[in-house]
Amino acid sequence: MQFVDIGGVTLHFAHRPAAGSGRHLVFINSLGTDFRIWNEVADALAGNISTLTYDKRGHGLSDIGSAPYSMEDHVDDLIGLVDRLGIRQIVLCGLSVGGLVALGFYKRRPEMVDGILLCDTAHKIGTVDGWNARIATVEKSGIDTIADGIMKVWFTPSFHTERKAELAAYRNMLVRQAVAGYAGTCAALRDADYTEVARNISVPTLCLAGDQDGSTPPELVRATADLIPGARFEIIEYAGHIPCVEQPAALTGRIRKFLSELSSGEGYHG
Ligand SMILES: O=C(O)CC1=CCC(=O)O1
Repeated sequence: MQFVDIGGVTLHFAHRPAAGSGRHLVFINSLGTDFRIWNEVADALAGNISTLTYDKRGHGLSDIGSAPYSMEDHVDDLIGLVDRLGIRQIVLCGLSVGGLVALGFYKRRPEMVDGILLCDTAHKIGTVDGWNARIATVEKSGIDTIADGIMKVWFTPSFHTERKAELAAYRNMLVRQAVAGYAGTCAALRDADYTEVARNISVPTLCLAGDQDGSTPPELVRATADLIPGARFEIIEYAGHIPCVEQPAALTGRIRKFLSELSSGEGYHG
């Protein structure tokens, strides 16, 4: 277990350096999850590619800090973490709210970013009213009251029928997040709009969407890709909002291809 204090907030992370790979693939979680969602993907890449996973503040074993948050609070944490670890060259892989953190990181430290994978995310997610309603519900009644609805957007109907034990475990992961951290991140989502950042990205970017994502559906992810100069958009089949859990092999394959195109200088940037 690895922990670090960044500006008074303890962050839980897993740094897996690979010999000869100075470039790091940095995974950034979605709302209501901890970094175990990346385990299968990071395990599959281990040995060849240096990876970093971490729990956003208010999630997993990381501190809650002072909630509610802005998206820049999450960006500050990630900047502090990579600086502390001495990581200089990065490919960002952000899932959902993690995609917004990736865009915020790129805005602040573009010289460190070689490429961006945006997974089931968008330049702007949801509406002010929607996030305020969710904050009010979880603060009044707890995360459990919305958990079954959230599971429907996280995972496909076949995951619900065929992988019941995993479904129960990921529901547990969601409901065991701290309400303050969860609601605090909903506030960050409510207030974040990275449209201009997306328009000004100048590194290869691949946007991926689960074909059955009920939260950031393929049309929204495609609209984000359309904003980013030269970005590519691809669908991951048989996946909801969290392809790293539901289709880890398919996602790993896309990541490997993206990284090898980056290394060979092909990239996607037009
Ligand atoms: O849990 C959800 O509602 C899906 C989601 C939206 C932003 C995020 O990170 O996850």
